[in-house]
Amino acid sequence: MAKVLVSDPIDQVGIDILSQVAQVDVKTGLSQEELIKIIPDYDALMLRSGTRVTKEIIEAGTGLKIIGRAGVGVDNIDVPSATRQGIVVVNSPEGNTIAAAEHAVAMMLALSRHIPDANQSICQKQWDRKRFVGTEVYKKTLGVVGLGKIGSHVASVAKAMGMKLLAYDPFISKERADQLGCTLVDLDLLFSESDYITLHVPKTPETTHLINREAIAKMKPTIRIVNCSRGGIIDEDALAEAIQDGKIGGAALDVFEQEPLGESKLRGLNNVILTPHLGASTEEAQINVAIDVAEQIRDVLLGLPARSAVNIPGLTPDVMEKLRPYLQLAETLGNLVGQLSGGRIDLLNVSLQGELASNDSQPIVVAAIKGLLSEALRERVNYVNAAIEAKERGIRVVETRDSQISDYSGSLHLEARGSMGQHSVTGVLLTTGEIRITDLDGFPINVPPSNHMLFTLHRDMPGIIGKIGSLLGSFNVNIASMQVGRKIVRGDAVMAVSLDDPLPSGLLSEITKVSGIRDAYAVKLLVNPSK
Ligand SMILES: NC(=O)C1=CN([C@@H]2O[C@H](COP(=O)(O)OP(=O)(O)OC[C@H]3O[C@@H](n4cnc5c(N)ncnc54)[C@H](O)[C@@H]3O)[C@@H](O)[C@H]2O)C=CC1
Ligand SMILES: O=C(O)CCC(=O)C(=O)O
Repeated sequence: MAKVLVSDPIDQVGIDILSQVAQVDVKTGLSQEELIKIIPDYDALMLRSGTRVTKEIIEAGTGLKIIGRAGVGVDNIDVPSATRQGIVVVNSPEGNTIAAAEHAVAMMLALSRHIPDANQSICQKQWDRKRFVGTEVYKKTLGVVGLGKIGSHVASVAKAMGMKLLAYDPFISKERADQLGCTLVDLDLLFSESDYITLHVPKTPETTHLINREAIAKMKPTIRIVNCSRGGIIDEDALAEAIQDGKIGGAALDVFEQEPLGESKLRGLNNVILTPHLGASTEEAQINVAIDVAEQIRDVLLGLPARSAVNIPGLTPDVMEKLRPYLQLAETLGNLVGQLSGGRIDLLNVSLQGELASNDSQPIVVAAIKGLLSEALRERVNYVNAAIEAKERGIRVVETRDSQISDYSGSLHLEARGSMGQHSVTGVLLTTGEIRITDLDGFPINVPPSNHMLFTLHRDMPGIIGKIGSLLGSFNVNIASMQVGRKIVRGDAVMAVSLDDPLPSGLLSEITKVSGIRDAYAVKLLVNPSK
């Protein structure tokens, strides 16, 4: 039975889903060393923001197939290392959107009305109404940085409260901003015009310290800044300094450069509200993300695709479902051309022809690479790491599309160059979904792939087929089907033989000794490759 490690507290509903297919161990608060020690036993790891999944942990996790982040941000996971190791990383892109957006709005209102300080004062038996005169958000300008899922919801709520909305997001269209009632502006204008700024961006090199001394210098002295996105987007030293010097009105932070927050100048400052990364901490969000991620882990452990994999670009379940037969075609042909061309392949041409050319080519190319490398890497290559593995092995992948070519409605043509020379194969899908190999090195054939195959390049002359048949028979190898393809009579030809049994060692060299045989290749194909 598969084993799943849950290293942060997640809702029981997630554990119940995982338990349908795996032994689930919940071990929270583990140190890096402890995790490294136990991770080799597990097939899957599920976490929230409390676990940092480093390169060392990933490298120790030799059995890991999937890492599930019960939340949005995957910045606590070394995704490139996971990708290199072929581990799918999934998240829950929408499960906590509302929770995080509502927390940001709550922070903005709490800042405006001094709610935490007023609460503290009354708990200390004071009744101070003058000290806590607030400001209304109505008709004030809110600058939303990052108009994605959370930023959009904050914008909608703020709109309903009568706020004017500015937004900065270089990847959002004007139409989308218009729909939300936001005016798209550049950052400088957003900084100088806003009464409130709320941050909803991922942490990237561009967003790190987006709010720094220079940015603060452009803002109104009454500005209130809310950060419920990621620590490090605000330069905390610059912020603390600005608050102390009265250069800004206040700040509310849910996320920090270091978590848990250690020594910090921000603690205890007036007009500063700090919460311990609570954005996603609602009952509803925790149920949503636990279900979302546990279902994906369950599916991947069952060999099904994940719906929100962050490191399989382009392979959403919809695409996967639509392209599945073509992915199998690409994988089979990749596997075949890889074996014909030998090791040390340095070039793979992938050509999508006819109707196939109108499809998204990326998943098909990835499937072809996976097939090509599976001879060398076996189960270590998958849709996650195939492209990286090819790059690291110096395989140049060239992709072309031509909707004009193809005798069939759509065909896939692969050509590879390796230590055994350059070879090409073409294949099609029949309306029944079956695969046919329709061309080998330019010779027309029409054979279904099978687990054990023999291909020869030979002179088209009488008796040669009989000799190959006898040789196979003398080694007790049964022929399932045989096809010959040639361009001209008595010129060169290819033979494709499907065998019921693997070719015994030594037989291939006997075949190459037959007069008229130029080359012979024994090929093993996974007829129904998956994953
Ligand atoms: N405090 C908490 O507990 C939670 C925090 N988060 C964090 O909130 C942030 C936003 O999450 P979502 O809205 O779900 O993500 P999203 O991906 O839907 O939106 C992010 C937006 O930021 C924009 N963006 C990217 N780079 C930018 C840049 N340089 N300048 C301006 N905009 C840029 C993108 O175009 C996108 O529209 C993430 O960092 C996420 O990790 C999410 C959930 C809970
Ligand atoms: O797991 C959590 O509570 C943190 C949520 C979060 O930051 C995210 O989803 O990006």
